Amino acid sequence: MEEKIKLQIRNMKKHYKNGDGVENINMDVKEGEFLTMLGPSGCGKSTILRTIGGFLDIDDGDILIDGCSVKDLAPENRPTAMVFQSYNLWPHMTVYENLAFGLKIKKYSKEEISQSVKRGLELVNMQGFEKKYPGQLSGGQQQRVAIARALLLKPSVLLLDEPFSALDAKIRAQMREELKKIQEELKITVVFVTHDQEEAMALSHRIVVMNKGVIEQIGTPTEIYDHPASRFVASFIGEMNFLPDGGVKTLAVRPEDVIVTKGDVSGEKKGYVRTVMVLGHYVEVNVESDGQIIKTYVPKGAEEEFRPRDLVSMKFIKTYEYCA
Ligand SMILES: Nc1ncnc2c1ncn2[C@@H]1O[C@H](COP(=O)(O)OP(=O)(O)OP(=O)(O)O)[C@@H](O)[C@H]1O
Repeated sequence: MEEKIKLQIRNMKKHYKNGDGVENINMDVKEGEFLTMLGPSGCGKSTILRTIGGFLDIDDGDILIDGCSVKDLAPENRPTAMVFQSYNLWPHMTVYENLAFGLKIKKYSKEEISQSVKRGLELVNMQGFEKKYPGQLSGGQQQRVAIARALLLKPSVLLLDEPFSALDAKIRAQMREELKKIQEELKITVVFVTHDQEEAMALSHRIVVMNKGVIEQIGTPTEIYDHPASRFVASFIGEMNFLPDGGVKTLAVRPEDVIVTKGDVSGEKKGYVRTVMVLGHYVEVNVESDGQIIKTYVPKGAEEEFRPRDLVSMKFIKTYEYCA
């Protein structure tokens, strides 16, 4: 299948007056792709999203949608719609009015507006809430309406800035699933921002990992997990043990890539069991070796086999190397 590029960011730079910001930003987002920008607080994710939406001017480079530069267009003239972290519904308008507002501006007929609002509310499972005011809705419901409102504008690219971060864990997981379903159904291009790696892994076709204003790696969740391109990505995504060798290199190994055997197996790294914790379907065994704790995961049942202070041997089945 021919893959069309929907959004391109080329050598983009945006610095605030204090010198903070992002630079060397290059990325392509394919049509129908769910792309997530992931990174710790302050790494520049929201800055990039705002430059795409037109809420921030860029210092250098270009932003193209469907091959056309949008960098000089005002937000309302860009084919994008943005949903923010905090619910940005108009409090004095009902749900219906909130959804209808943008369509009225676009000069839709009354009948078209009514049909669109109905469809929008169906998409986010909020039928029957037309007459409510935002203040009468829960956080999750308000965010559903905000997503519906953005979708009704039929944006070429939907921009979502940590839309679920104010919600509790259970609602958050539910909203994630709903968003994924909507994205697949509408095949809409989405750029999503989060600092939550689990959320990024669950939702995305590809993830852009950011650190301190630059992109560290772009790849599918599997690529990023299996082949972290830098020490930062290796430490930020999943669990990783770093074992400095005293030189310029650091060896790294994921807990699930360590095979732990009781006793002294020749040629393997030795250590002593410090703690054994049953974590549902697997067991975390922390082993002290050369003054360092190595976290390992072993299958359930192993808690019977390993006791604190036991001598064990460790075989690393997959390792990574980074600069120290
Ligand atoms: N209006 C501003 N003026 C000056 N500096 C800013 C401004 N907005 C953001 N910054 C700084 O730019 C950097 C990137 O901020 P940005 O909000 O893009 O990060 P983020 O990754 O989205 O973080 P968070 O997850 O906390 O929102 C940070 O160091 C931040 O302090």
